[in-house]
Parts: sequence; C-alpha cells; structure tokens
Amino acid sequence: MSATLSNRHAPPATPPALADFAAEASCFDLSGLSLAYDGKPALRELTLRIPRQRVTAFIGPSGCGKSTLLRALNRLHDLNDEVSRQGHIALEGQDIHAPEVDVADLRRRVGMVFQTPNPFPMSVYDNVAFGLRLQGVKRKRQLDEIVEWALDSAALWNEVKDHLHSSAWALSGGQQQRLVIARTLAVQPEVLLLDEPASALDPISTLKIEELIRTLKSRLTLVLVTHNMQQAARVSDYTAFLQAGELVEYAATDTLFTNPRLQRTENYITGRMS
Ligand SMILES: Nc1ncnc2c1ncn2[C@@H]1O[C@H](COP(=O)(O)OP(=O)(O)OP(=O)(O)O)[C@@H](O)[C@H]1O
Repeated sequence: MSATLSNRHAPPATPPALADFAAEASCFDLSGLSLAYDGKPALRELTLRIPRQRVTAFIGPSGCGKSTLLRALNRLHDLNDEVSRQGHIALEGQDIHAPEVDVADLRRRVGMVFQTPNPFPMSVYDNVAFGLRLQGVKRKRQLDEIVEWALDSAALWNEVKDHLHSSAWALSGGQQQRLVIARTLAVQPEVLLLDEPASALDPISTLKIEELIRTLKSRLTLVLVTHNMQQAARVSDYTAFLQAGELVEYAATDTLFTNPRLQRTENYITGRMS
C-alpha cells in the first residue's frame, strides 16, 4: 500500500486491502490526506474509507498520528493555526472543508468523546439536555423524553434515573464517560469518534464501554482510537494500523490480527515493535 500512497503525483488508487470493504457503504472517504503541525508531518497521504455503521479502530505506536487523524474527521484542527492540511475528507460524499459546511453542524453530526470523561459542572440531566437546549429545544416533555432515550442508549439510565438532578461530578469515572456518550448521542450524531474512551477506566467500566460500542453500531458509525490491541480486536470490524503518520495496513479486524499482509504489521501486533 505504501508504494501507492507515497507516490505524491499519482491519483489515489484503491489499495489492495480495501477489497475487504467492497460491500460496505462509505461514511467517510479520505483521499491523500496529509497534515502537519508547524510544518512537521503528522499524517502522510492517507487514503481510506470508513464504512457506515461499523466500528473502525485506529491502532499504532505512540505518536503515529491516531488522534490527529481522528480529530481531522470533525475538523477539530481548525482551532489550531499551526496545522496545515492537504487532501480531502468527505462525509457521506460531501467535502467537510467545503465553504458551505457549517462546522458546528459537522460537529453535531460527528460527535467526539475524549480519553478523560469531561461532564460539565451541572446536573446529569442538564449535561444531556445541554446540546438540545443549544439547538432551541425548550419543551420540558420533549427534553425529558430525549434525555431518557440518550441515557438509556448509553446504558446509564437505570443507574441515574433517581439522581437526574444531582451533580454529574458525583458519578464514577465509568458513569461519567457513559454520561458524556449520552450527551453526545442526545443531538443524534451520525458518527461517534472515540479517543481512547476507556483508558482512564477500571476493567468493569471498560467492558461496559466496549459493550456499548458494539450496541451503538446498529445505528451509528464509530471510529475508535486505542492503544489496546485486544480492545480493537474485541470491538472493531475494521482496523487501520498507522506508523509514523503513514497508513501501513487496513483490513477487516480478523484479517489484520490473524493474517496481516505486511511484516511491519505483524511485528507490531505480536509485540516485536512498540
Ligand atoms: N497540538 C500539537 N502540536 C504539535 N504537534 C503535535 C500536536 N498534537 C500532536 N502532535 C504531534 O503529531 C504526531 C502525532 O501525534 P498524535 O497525538 O496524533 O499521535 P497518537 O498516535 O495519537 O499518539 P498517542 O498514542 O501517544 O496518543 C506526534 O509527533 C505528536 O508529537
């Protein structure tokens, strides 16, 4: 794949591993995506397709560009003047950098959950209702219904239904992370980006988040950055292995972990390279 991707002047071709994806509908299509921080390359001509209603994991050594790639998908780098970008990202066929794209609307469609749970300093209910109120939803009954639906979707309703008006900060770390997921789901995103969503959590909370990821893919596209290869193997349908900003191999998760095409991938997944 690298021979194709590293050829700066050739039009992006379909790398062989993408044959696995032939039957999948696209959510994101990236072509020739390069990104640099203050001139220093962090992503190098990535061309990949992220299938709709599947879980796609980005794995690779520390600093290989996983979070940078994830953040590019909802234009979080717009806030950083030092970032330069080349190439294209399309969401459902539309260029996310086109002038007519409203960035706030893009970020509603493409929600993001970070490593450390970040509930707002307000009640459980108000956290989940936050984005809805920003959208102008005022009717209490409608808010109540969506808050319950979102908390239920995030597998948290039963644990918080009697404490909706208590501070979100009183919840455990795992509950806080599911609350943040509920807050994101409340505005009905099409995509959920998850940046190491369980790395700050205990094993039981981690399993709950993994179960939730598997459940949510029936209605959403999920993209997961993880250091934990067992986690990628457990929850994802497709896995992309990055190294030094380059997409090394991208395949169905089972294939990548059991029968990688490239020695570099095998070295990484067998722990011969960290
Ligand atoms: N805001 C920033 N400013 C400057 N350089 C950055 C910034 N964020 C990331 N980088 C650099 O870009 C490269 C990719 O970083 P990134 O965080 O995307 O990697 P990662 O694979 O997610 O790493 P980790 O697994 O350690 O979180 C690294 O060299 C990193 O130092």
